[in-house]
Amino acid sequence: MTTIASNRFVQIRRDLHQIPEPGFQEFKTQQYLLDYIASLPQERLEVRTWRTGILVNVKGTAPERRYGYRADMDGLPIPEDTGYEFKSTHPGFMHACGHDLHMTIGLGILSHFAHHAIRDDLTFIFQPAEEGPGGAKPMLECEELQDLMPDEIFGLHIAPEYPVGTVATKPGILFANTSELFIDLKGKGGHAAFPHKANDMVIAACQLVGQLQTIISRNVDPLDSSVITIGKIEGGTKQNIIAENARLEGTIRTFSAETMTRVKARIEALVRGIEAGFECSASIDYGSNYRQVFNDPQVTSEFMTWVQETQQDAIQFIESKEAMTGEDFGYFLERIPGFMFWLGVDTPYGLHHAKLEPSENAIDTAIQLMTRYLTWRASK
Ligand SMILES: CC(=O)N[C@@H](CCC[C@H](N)C(=O)O)C(=O)O
Repeated sequence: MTTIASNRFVQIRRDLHQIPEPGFQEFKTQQYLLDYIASLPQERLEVRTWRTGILVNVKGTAPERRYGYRADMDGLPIPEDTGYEFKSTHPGFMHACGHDLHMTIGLGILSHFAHHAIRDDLTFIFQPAEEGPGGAKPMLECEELQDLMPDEIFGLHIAPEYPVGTVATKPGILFANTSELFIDLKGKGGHAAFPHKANDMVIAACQLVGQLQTIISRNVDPLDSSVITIGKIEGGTKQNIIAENARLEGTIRTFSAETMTRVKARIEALVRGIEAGFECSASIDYGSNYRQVFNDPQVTSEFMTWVQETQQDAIQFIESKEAMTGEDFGYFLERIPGFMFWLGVDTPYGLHHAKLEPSENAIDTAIQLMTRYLTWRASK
C-alpha cells in the first residue's frame, strides 16, 4: 500500500509522464518542476535555471561538505503503447527510459530535505537532454553550477528486470562509453527499370550494415565487450525509384576509450570501401559522445556496505555487472566522485520500449533510500 506522501509523488510522476519533451525542449517539464519546488519551504532553498535545467541549493545547518543528486528530464521519440490512463499528451513522444520517475524521486528527496535540515549542503541537478545531445557536459561547465559544485554526486536509473526493492550497482565501470553514429551515402537516383543508369544507395547501405558488424565480431577482442547498433535506416522515396541517398543512424558502445578509437577507425575504413566499391560519396557524423559511468570505488563500496548492513529490511542489494547502456552522468563522475545505481521497477518491457510500465512502488523505495543515505552521510 502506498502512503499519503507516495500517492502525492505517484501523481507527480503521472503528471510528468504526460508531458515528455525532447532534449533542451523540456519547457513544460521545467515549469512543472519549478512550480513544485516553489511549493516547498523556501528558507533554505536557492533555485537557479540553466537552459531547461534546474539547480537547487539546499543549505545545510553547519555545512562541512556538499552532496549532489542528479535526475534527467527528457523524453524519447517513441509513440506510447502503454495501458496508462495518463498516457503522454505529446503524440510520438514518451517517457520510455524512466526519466519521469527519476525526476519524481529527485523531487521527493528534495522535498524531504526542504522540510528536514541536515548539516551539509545539497545540490539537486535536474538535467536536460540525457538521451541526446547530452546536457551533463555543458551543465557541468555552466556558470550557475560552479559555486554549487558537489564534493560527491549520486544518481539512479530504473531497471525493469529487477523487482521493486532492489538496488544494484558496483564499484568501477557501470555503463559504457557511447558515441552516436550517423552515416549518409549519396549515389545517383533513377528509374527502377534502368538500374545500370543509376547508382543505388539502398543496396550500398544494406551492404554497409552487414559489414559494420564484422568490426565487433572480427576486429575487437571478444573479451572486450563492444556494440554497434544501427537503429534506423532510411533510403529512397518510392518503390519504383532508385534511391540516390541513404542514411544509417546508430550508436557505438565500448568499455574503453581505446576500443572506441579502434572501432571508429574500422568504421571509417569500411565506409571508404563502400565509397570505392559503389562509386558513391559518404559522410560520417559521430553526434554526441558520452563518457563511461565510472563509480568511485571507495564511495561506492561504502554505499554498498551501508545498504547491506542497515537497509536490509527494505532493500535487496545486488552487485551488478557492467552494462552497455550509456549515460552522460559519466561526465559528472569523471569530475566528481560518486555513483549511479540501478533501481528495480519490475516490469516486463525494457528501457526504450513503447510498453514500458515501471512500477510506481519504486518511487517511495528510492526516496526513502536516498534520504536515509544522505542523512547518514551528513551526520558522519
Ligand atoms: C540509460 C539509457 O538508455 N541511455 C541511453 C543514452 C543514449 C546516448 C546517445 N544518445 C546514444 O544513442 O549513444 C542509451 O541509449 O544507452
